[in-house]
Amino acid sequence: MNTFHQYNETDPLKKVIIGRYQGYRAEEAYVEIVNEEQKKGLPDVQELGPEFESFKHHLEARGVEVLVPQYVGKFVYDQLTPRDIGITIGNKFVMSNMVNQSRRYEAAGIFPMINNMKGEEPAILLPPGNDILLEGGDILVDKGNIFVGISQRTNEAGFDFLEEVFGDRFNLVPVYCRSLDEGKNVLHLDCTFNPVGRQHALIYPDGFREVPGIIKDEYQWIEINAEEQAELATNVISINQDTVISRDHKKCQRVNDEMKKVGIEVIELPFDAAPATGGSFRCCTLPLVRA
Ligand SMILES: NC(=O)NCCC[C@H](N)C(=O)O
Repeated sequence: MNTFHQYNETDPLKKVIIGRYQGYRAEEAYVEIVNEEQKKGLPDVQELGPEFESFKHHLEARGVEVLVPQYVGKFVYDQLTPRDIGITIGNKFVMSNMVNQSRRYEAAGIFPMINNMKGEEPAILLPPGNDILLEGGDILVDKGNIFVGISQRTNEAGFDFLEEVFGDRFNLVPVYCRSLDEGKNVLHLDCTFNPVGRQHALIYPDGFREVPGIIKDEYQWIEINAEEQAELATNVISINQDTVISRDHKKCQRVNDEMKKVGIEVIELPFDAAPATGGSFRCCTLPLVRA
């Protein structure tokens, strides 16, 4: 399990980095408010610990190898959402070029783990130039496609870079997310779209400027409403095609029930603190191996 491997969002999760809560907001002087959710207030470390420990326990109980980033230092106040630091695509790993200054050194916390992995050389790719912006929460690899959210955090240059590197092996699909100016708070693509099960996808169609044809054709939709989207109901993590971990939260209940109706086992865990910073289970994980 030492080779980067990810071809589908719902393939069995074998090795994953999850968020680090220890050291969160250790020094207030370095806190940067980076999204709309955080303007409403930030959670306590006391709330984070039990939720992340329980999450880790449930992943390990299902046979997933779980890694936690090293502590970078007090100037990186938030290491809760490793998803955005990079993305495993096929047998390669793409480092992100992140928008927010306070997130840019998060890579240091996962680098020893990434560097320890094998892959198709060059296995670790760095986007060239500062104009290319991309974050892992905007990128979904599934069924031969790479869906790339053009969002608050990823731009068209980020899409072009991925197309150049992977266009010979994958079908690259740009997905234009509605912006704050258009009245929608879609931080990343995974806040509005996420494949689950064999052929289903959780989707908040109003989060898109236009839903790409392939998302209409290839997936059976479980639609999310605005209130559910605000609680990050799409942002579940698949352990495999039959199992997801989702929030035990009243605004996620209907969506969890819909997934159960189509035969997906839903492990519902209390998880309120990380979502108050803008990220739920998908954001709090960075898969290295799904096989
Ligand atoms: N994929 C995601 O939507 N990640 C959530 C990121 C939350 C983090 N605090 C951020 O705003 O960058």
